Amino acid sequence: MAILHALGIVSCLGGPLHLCGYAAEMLRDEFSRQLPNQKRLQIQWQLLHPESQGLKEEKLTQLNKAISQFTEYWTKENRPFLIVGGDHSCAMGTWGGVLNGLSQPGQFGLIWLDAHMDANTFATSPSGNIHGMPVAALLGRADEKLAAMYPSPRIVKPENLILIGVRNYEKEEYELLRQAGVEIVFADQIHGLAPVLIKAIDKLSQSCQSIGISIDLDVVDPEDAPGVETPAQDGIKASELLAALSLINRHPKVCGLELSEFTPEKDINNKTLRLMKALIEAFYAKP
Ligand SMILES: NC(=[NH2+])NCCC[C@H](N)C(=O)O
Repeated sequence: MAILHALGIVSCLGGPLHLCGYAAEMLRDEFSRQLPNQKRLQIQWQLLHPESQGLKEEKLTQLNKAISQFTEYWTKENRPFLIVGGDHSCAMGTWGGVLNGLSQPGQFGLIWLDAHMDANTFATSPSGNIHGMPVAALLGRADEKLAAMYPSPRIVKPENLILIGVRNYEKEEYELLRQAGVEIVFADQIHGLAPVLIKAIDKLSQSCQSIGISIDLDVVDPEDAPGVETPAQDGIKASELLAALSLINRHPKVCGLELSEFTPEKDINNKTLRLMKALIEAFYAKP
């Protein structure tokens, strides 16, 4: 079994709640409870903690930089990776680092599965929560305060970004994405996630060397994934997301998978925790 490199981000600095930082540790324990004959993946875990001192913005700046150093290294070494947030602001570090590590950063594609657009800036955000902003930073459309938290001079080209599953957003962030020309597949346009995901991969594969997948667990309906910070009704069924990820199992162009926003205090009977584990296996374990 090949080793999967995983990085857990022990932080909820970008979101409104306080426990989403425990996701990676809980997931690691969940995997370690498996009997040897049930093991389908060998995962090497590393955990990143934010600094204990300083302002939230400073801590997030340093944290994103540290995350980016891991993903830059894995990208250069061509090693598939798994990032487990924390809140979704970690995406600035994850994909900023991948861009830093690529010889052709213009040929990087990103698939963003999320109920939200996460394309606010400090100027437009209704909440001020930084987990609602990483897409703006990744597109190079951040304001000064947000840009300072983004660890790369490189950006994702708008034509190489696809948002899937969106159903809750502010008009300002929609305007930002519309002006940039980013493709958005809204939740109510999805009749079967697998074909949508495969179409996205096929489209990006034409112009991209490498593709990342970032999953905010709130893309899934709260019925199946209640343990998230900002749930949104009418989401995708967990079974559909699992089936779609199994279909693109270890796709050669996919460099890494990111899962974010797991919030144990809201989980019900470990539903969301188990779903996270199953999603990782669906994509990374041998079928
Ligand atoms: N990663 C997330 N859960 N983002 C939710 C963002 C919600 C809202 N649009 C905001 O900016 O505050």
